[in-house]
Amino acid sequence: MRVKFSKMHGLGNDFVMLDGITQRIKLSPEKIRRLADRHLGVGCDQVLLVESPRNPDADFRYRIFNADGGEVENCGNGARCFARFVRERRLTGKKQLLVETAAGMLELNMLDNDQVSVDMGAPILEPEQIPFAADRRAETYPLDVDGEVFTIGAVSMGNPHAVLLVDDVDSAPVHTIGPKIESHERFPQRVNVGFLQIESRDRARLRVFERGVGETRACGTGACAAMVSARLRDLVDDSVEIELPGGTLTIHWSGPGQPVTMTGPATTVYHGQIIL
Ligand SMILES: N[C@H](CCC[C@H](N)C(=O)O)C(=O)O
Repeated sequence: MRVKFSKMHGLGNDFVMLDGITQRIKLSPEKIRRLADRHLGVGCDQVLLVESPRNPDADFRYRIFNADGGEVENCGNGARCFARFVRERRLTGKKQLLVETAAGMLELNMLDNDQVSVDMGAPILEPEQIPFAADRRAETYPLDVDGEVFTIGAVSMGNPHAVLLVDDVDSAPVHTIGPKIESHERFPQRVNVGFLQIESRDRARLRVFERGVGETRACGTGACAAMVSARLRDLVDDSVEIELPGGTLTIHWSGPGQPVTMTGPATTVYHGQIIL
């Protein structure tokens, strides 16, 4: 089956975007893995499939698949790319979109400066909803990783995140500790692992070892989760510039029960066709 796609990225976190509205697309984990393969397919961190909404109040629905073929609940950089994608494919002329995802409804705003602002919903902090095995909710938790105990924050943005504070992201153990925490038994759905260096009350640096992918150049939900965890520990204020390897996101959160807003760019690289 020949399928049109757009290759896009949000600060280097890259996507294959599929229009499942004007095309009949049937995906499988194996097809996702091949699409995401940087030698056998197009190559990307995630695949996003745009569909007609089920909820009559929504403009669209989209589904997110990690490079390992697994479907996930939310993708912040993908949300911004989605907003650009549906306008470029003339599926809508609207600048404000309500989109249905597995994590719930997201509100997206195309800004005049070409950036996209996304209401990512309120963070989920109850351990059993993250899901994370803990006997009570706390700002931080001890986590034993092969005998070494780390202090983590645990936050869901619809998808699960563990957040570790480090003195220097450049020397953080992203590729050694990241995979061990990603598949840690206390995270039954696995977890995205953020390594956060606080620079001031409104600036921080972050690297993320993503569930189902590995380290990415940026992670939108990871930036939201890291800011929330730092705010809960009173290390930052309500608005923070999060600098990731691929660039900077602006995250705003005014406290528990309130939505997290993420603002940043979305870039189209090329359009193509692939035999699926
Ligand atoms: N790897 C994530 C999904 C993609 C999130 C990330 N690319 C973002 O921008 O939020 C997960 O398994 O939950």
